[in-house]
Amino acid sequence: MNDPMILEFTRADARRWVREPGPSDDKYTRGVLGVVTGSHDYPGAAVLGVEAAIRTGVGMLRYTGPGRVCDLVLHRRPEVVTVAGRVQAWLLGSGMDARTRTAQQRETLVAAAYSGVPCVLDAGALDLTGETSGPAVITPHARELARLLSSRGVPVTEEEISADPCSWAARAARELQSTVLLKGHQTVVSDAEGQLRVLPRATGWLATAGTGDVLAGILGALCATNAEVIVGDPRTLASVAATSVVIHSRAAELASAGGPIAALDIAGMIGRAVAELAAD
Ligand SMILES: NC(=O)C1=CN([C@@H]2O[C@H](COP(=O)(O)OP(=O)(O)OC[C@H]3O[C@@H](n4cnc5c(N)ncnc54)[C@H](OP(=O)(O)O)[C@@H]3O)[C@@H](O)[C@H]2O)[C@@H](O)CC1
Ligand SMILES: Nc1ncnc2c1ncn2[C@@H]1O[C@H](COP(=O)(O)OP(=O)(O)O)[C@@H](O)[C@H]1O
Repeated sequence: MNDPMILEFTRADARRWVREPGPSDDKYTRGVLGVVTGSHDYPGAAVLGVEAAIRTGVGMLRYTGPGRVCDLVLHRRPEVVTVAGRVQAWLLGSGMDARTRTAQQRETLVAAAYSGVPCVLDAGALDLTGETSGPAVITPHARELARLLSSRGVPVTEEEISADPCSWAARAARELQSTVLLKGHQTVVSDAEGQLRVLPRATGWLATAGTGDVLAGILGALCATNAEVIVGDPRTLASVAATSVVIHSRAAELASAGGPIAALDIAGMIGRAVAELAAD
């Protein structure tokens, strides 16, 4: 495979995507994130993503999901709104399974994906890659990307992707015409033209269940608060995605302090990680 072009991505680049509210802002001008995540099998993923998005900073969050999951989300975060309405970005698919999704769940996901606003496609919504009308970023790990590419006529294994994440992220982005955030011990982001941002390695303690759901929540929030710029220039989505990785890594470092972490603890440190970036 050809060597992909690697662009530098600094903290100063990440700082650009942290939007601090000003005197003329209200909850709607800041950006509303719509979230369709979680299932009876994986309710926790919805709680983690919602918590992370709120900690990253949004004007409001609208959540749609099964009744029990909705109850758990509201129990943790009563500020969440569960009535349908306008949103500036969507976070779709964490804690869902494309193979066991109901037809109605698919319809809800497809309607969101075709709404024209920026979309984050995670886990059980990755099969909608290419079925979006606005800018989209996909957030697979190596196994999910292998599955997705193989289903689109590019046979590849998880092991091959893990051995060369840069080349595969760039190739996937070009083939799928989407921004790709490929998660792993070395996370990389590619824009649809195959230009890469390689992020500094994060703590290995991140290798624990639910940390990807937290990352998706951070990215969803950044998409909602930067929606206008992203829609105006979809290429900026790669920088927004790289920023979510910077915030996620720093929050994990703060939560870990050199020891084990639980995913929800990372979400608890996001506010501090964002404040540090804003102070730069
Ligand atoms: N709290 C929540 O709600 C959480 C919810 N989550 C949600 O879960 C969903 C699925 O995400 P995922 O990444 O697990 O999916 P996927 O790529 O299909 O991997 C399955 C592969 O793993 C393997 N495998 C299983 N056990 C193994 C073992 N002991 N040792 C070794 N291998 C083992 C298994 O292999 P097998 O057992 O079949 O041989 C199969 O190949 C997704 O919606 C996500 O958001 C998660 O974020 C976690 C927290
Ligand atoms: N060995 C590792 N070192 C550093 N970060 C890791 C490592 N393994 C996984 N991660 C990070 O942890 C997160 C795991 O996400 P994911 O695979 O989606 O898990 P889950 O589905 O359980 O949330 C990603 O952000 C990934 O980059």
